[in-house]
Amino acid sequence: MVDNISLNAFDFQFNVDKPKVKAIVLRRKAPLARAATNSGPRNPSTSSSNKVPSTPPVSSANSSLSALFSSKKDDVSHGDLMFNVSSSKPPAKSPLGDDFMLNVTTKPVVIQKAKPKITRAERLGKKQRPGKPLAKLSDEQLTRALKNHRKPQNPNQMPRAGDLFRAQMEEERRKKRQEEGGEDQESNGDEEEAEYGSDLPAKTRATAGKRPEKTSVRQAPQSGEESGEDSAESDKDSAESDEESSPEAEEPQKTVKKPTKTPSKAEETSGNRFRTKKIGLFDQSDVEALKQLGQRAVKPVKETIFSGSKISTLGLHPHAVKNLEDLLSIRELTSVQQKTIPEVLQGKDVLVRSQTGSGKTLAYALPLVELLQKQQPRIQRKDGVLALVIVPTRELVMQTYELIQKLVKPYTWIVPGSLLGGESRKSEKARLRKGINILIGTPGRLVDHLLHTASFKLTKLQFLILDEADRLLELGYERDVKQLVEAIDKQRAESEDKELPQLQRMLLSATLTSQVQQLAGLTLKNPLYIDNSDEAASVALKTKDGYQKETIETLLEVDDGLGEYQEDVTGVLSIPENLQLSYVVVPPKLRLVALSSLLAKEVDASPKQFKAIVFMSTTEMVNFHHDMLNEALTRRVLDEEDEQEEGDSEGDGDTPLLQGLRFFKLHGSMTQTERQGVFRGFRDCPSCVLLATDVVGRGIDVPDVKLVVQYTPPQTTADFVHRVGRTARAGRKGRAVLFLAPSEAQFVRHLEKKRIRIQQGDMYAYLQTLLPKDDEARTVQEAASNLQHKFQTLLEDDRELHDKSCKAFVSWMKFYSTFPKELKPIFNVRIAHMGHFAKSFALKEAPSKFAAQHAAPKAAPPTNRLTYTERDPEKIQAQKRAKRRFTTTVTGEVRQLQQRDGGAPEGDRRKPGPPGSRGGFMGGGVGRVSFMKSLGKSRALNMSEFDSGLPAEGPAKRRKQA
Ligand SMILES: Nc1ncnc2c1ncn2[C@@H]1O[C@H](COP(=O)(O)OP(=O)(O)OP(=O)(O)O)[C@@H](O)[C@H]1O
Repeated sequence: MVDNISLNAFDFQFNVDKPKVKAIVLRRKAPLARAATNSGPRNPSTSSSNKVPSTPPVSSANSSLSALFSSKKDDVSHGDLMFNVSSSKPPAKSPLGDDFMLNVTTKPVVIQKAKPKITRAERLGKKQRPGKPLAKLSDEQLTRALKNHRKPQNPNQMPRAGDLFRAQMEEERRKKRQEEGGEDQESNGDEEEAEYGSDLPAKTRATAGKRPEKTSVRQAPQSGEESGEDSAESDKDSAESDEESSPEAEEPQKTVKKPTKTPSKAEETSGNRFRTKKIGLFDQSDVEALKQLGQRAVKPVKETIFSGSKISTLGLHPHAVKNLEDLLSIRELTSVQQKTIPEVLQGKDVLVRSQTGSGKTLAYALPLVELLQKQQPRIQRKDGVLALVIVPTRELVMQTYELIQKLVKPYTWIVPGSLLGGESRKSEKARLRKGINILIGTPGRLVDHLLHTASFKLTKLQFLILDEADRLLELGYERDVKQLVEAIDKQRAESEDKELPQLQRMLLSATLTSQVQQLAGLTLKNPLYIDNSDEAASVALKTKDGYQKETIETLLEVDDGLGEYQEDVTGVLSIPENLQLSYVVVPPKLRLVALSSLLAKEVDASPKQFKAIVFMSTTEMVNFHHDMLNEALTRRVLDEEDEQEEGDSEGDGDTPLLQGLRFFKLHGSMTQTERQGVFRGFRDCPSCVLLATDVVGRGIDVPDVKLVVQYTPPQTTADFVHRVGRTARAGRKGRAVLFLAPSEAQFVRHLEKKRIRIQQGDMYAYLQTLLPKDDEARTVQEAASNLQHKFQTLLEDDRELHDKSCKAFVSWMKFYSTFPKELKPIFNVRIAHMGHFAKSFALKEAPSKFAAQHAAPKAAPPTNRLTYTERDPEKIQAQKRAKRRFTTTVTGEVRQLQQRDGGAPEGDRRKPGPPGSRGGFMGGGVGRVSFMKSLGKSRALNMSEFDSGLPAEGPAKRRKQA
């Protein structure tokens, strides 16, 4: 505002701290003649021409002021003018009416602020949580890190005898060439390439890095030396430096403008093709890592799938045979069915091992239904549970229930039922009360009803089936299974009915572990072991009645020469013949890009029908990758200009790499309704990818799955076999790819020792898919970098996604530190370059920057039941005393898990370090070991898998008599 106006002197003082004068307009409404005599204050533009413009001019504040000072003082009496200095008010009228009217327009002083950066999330109208800006390393820190960092030596990468021999041969050949007088450089190069190329996959050798026809090129960034960098450093030199231009960075552009020299073969293969390591994702050590590991002679265990016998040969009821034909289109028996069904029909306990997808479910379900439908008098609903099928996951409950529903279709008096969640305990109780004859459930839920539902009686049980038996004996399930078995035995022993039918038990799995002995001892009486492999050795051990219990023990104790791996005795492992197994060695930094390009390659090959499962180790990983891949690969990215013209700019933005592909996610922390929806959605969609934990690792049967990707390695060989077995089922074809970091490549040898034959795949073959889809890249490496850059930018812009990524990374680190002893030398957290792995989560910061913040141990899963023995009045007293020592009502097992999880009971959890606390191996300070310790330990699988899924029903609550 005008601060001080002295009208006598016509002095104006504008306080420049407050408003700024935007314009001073002097209007004169008096006739021309008068204006001329008065020669009143004039705008400079008017004074120069001596004319009053018809439209009052607007001049700049400064020039108007000077005009005003000079003119007003001389000519105008102080009563003549009235000033309007408001920026908003309309011009005031002079009391003289026709004389002068001075209108000073002002505008408020705006402190010039930098335009706030609009994040992508904001642009897209998403909510974004406020958060701390990402910390960046100072130059000094970077230099120090670079200087101090020593890459730990990986014992797995120590040169092997073969490598040394090859190197020696090369050296000798080179000397010989020199002695012979030297050939020209070109031929030398070619020869070297042949040598070197023999170590690389064929497709890798064929990779031509350049795309000469391109003229518009993204500048390749300058990276500096990569080896020994830490993650922050590696980030600096990678994608984000695309945007910074430096003299060096311009160099690649120059080379493009020139007619591009076609690289010689030698250049392509002998390391020069990796010159683009400047991009930041590729370095020389990768070349070494990607060398062919070679394949050892492995004779896989063979297994015949189909027997060639008709279903009708089994002597089943004709309705059953017709029903199978009509509903399942099944006419021929698989070998395992042919071997198992007659034995079960004779009432024997069986223990069945047969490869994945070989039809084990029908092998027990068909005779079970047959025996039940035959019973006279007919069984009734009120007879209660006559057959109990225990499976490890809720998806498997759903699947098995659907199959059994089909099988009992001709026999309307047999009632199947499942306990799988998604409904209240009350309605489940009501269904149990009404009567279920064949009941399918997970151990947790069944035990819950055993303890809380009086009408759930197992006295009349005739069949007990444990599908995925080895899994059911693992930590988390074993205790519940034992409780169920205990309860069955107890109820039967206490029953007044002394003519109870014998209880027949069946255990099935594609993998048998040494633990199965205990399980067999626990639940089976003189079991018949049916092994479906064609192994001569196994055949020799079989009697005409199959294997007996002693034989099983002998089989399991067979020394297969695994030496140090003896602990992981998995017995016979067989992989379906039509399943093509491969592994691909991917440097940690490239994992996410490699996964994306693999999926892109597969979708390109069959865009309409592509179904895949990608296994990851933790729920957090699944959550993060689901969001990231969806966002980055399936949605069109709009930049600001696109958005402005969004309405009519169809197709202007980047075309997503996997446009139209649907990603599903499935893990144990989702609600039952979500899980059911996803499982059905995945089964029904023609083209989609399921990102999942091991919750779908076993038993799940989705026949048209073409590809299984193990993005994180399995922790046991059995898990490997089950995961890959989600494809190539019942004689169909399928493929499975295992991702391994260079330091993990020895896992292949471990698999070979288990007689699993696996071929090496070529990462470059995947990455090549990116090039034609990236208009800005000239080389595969640039295309890969651009994609990585896209991931990182998305993460930078979206705080929520960034948090998810940090959590996912931390959960992965925990998972990585919990490999069993025999695999620890291969999956060694001390060797793994955490900074590089962080990059595969699109993170640019060093792990020490964020890990502690996200490392708080998870709360223990809610427990909602007492143990079966806790119902015993004598034990209740003892338990009560024991419970006083604990704040929660957790059972011993869960307590134990808790301690594994967080190292201390609930109230005494180790606090996470301060947000900015520095981990040692990346950021100085504490060492890698203590950093890892600070993360605590956790199981890779989510504990909710073992939970019944029901809300807690307090131990004090007495069950009602139903
Ligand atoms: N006799 C048969 N002829 C043709 N297909 C069959 C036959 N028996 C079962 N199948 C089909 O084979 C597929 C796999 O069956 P199932 O799920 O029982 O295998 P599994 O051995 O239990 O596998 P996993 O070990 O993975 O649980 C199913 O789609 C099933 O319908």
